[in-house]
Amino acid sequence: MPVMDNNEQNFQRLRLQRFYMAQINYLISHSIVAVAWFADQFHGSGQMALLIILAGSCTQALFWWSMRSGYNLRFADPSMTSAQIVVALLLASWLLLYLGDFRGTVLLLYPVILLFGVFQLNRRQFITHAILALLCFSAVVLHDLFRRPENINPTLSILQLFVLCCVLGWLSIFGSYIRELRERLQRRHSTLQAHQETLKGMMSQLQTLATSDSLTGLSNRRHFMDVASRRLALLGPGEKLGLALIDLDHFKRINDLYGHAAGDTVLQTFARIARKRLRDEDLIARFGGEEFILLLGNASIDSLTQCIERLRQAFAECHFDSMPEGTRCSFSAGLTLLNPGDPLEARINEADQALYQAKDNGRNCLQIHPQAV
Ligand SMILES: Nc1nc2c(ncn2[C@@H]2O[C@H](COP(=O)(O)OP(=O)(O)OP(=O)(O)O)[C@@H](O)[C@H]2O)c(=O)[nH]1
Repeated sequence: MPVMDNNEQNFQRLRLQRFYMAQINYLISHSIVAVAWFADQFHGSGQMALLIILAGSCTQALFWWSMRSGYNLRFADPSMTSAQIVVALLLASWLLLYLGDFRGTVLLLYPVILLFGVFQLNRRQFITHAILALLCFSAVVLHDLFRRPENINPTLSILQLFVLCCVLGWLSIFGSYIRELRERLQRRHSTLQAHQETLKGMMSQLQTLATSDSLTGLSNRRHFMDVASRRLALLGPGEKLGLALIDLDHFKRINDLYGHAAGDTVLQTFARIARKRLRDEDLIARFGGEEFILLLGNASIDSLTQCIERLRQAFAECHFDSMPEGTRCSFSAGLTLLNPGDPLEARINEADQALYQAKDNGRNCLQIHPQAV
């Protein structure tokens, strides 16, 4: 069985469904053989009746195997619509050969068989199959005319041929109209899907723009406040979140001495380091200017201190190409903890107070707010 992607598997399922639907046609044909036989309307031998049923069953078994094994995927049209219609037309004509007066009613089989091509065959193919049906029936009539002239009413046969010609002609027009309609719907569906994809892309771009900081790629202040409020509301009894406000030291001086672009690189470098050192459940955001805010999941004051200390050391070791060799950057941080039910804004203010204290203490250090100790 060839490897099929999801799409191909869905198509294969559809093809099989359509094939099973077509089997109803064969059930009808075989019932007709049986009814004609018992009603003494079948002009062949019993073996011939069985042979027709057997031929129908064998060809269908072959189509079924081909679809189940995936062999049909080797063909230009894996639904094998054309082949299935041709086989059905030949079998139906073979059956008609042995039906006398009963034949006119059973002619209905031709349009029913052709109906299966409505979704697959284009106008030219549809007309070709309709012509084949007419030729098959003409062959049946001619066969009777030469072999069993006593059995045939030529006027009736010509009338039957005429009616069949009209019905199949109309079916060809109707069938190709349905196919066109289907193609138009498919095109509209594809366009809609493309629009949907574009919209999805734009939505995700908008989402990124609304929640992140364009310079550093970190979350922005609004997104931080949303997430922190939600995480605080979900905090279970005894659980704590760590909160740290981080401010780069003498950042104005970096801008003034080495330019705004150098300052931007320092901000981006800090963001990269922070992202690398933090766990997925932690959240770091740019709070504004050269200020960052960190939310540490499931934290104690010890784990929060260790985390910020590791970050401080990593940042202190960074080199910047845009600044003279040996120039080092640092930050100061104010730390506190969030307990269930705490007001977020008030705790951020506390972290801010601790940050001021750290700046007062000479910068490049961290300060824990007394409330968290
Ligand atoms: N390059 C760059 N600079 C920024 C950005 N946002 C804010 N700044 C600058 O950051 C500087 C912040 O300076 P201050 O608030 O005086 O703080 P500081 O110089 O870091 O001093 P301390 O915080 O006391 O150590 C200002 O000069 C701002 O213009 C930015 O996106 N890029």
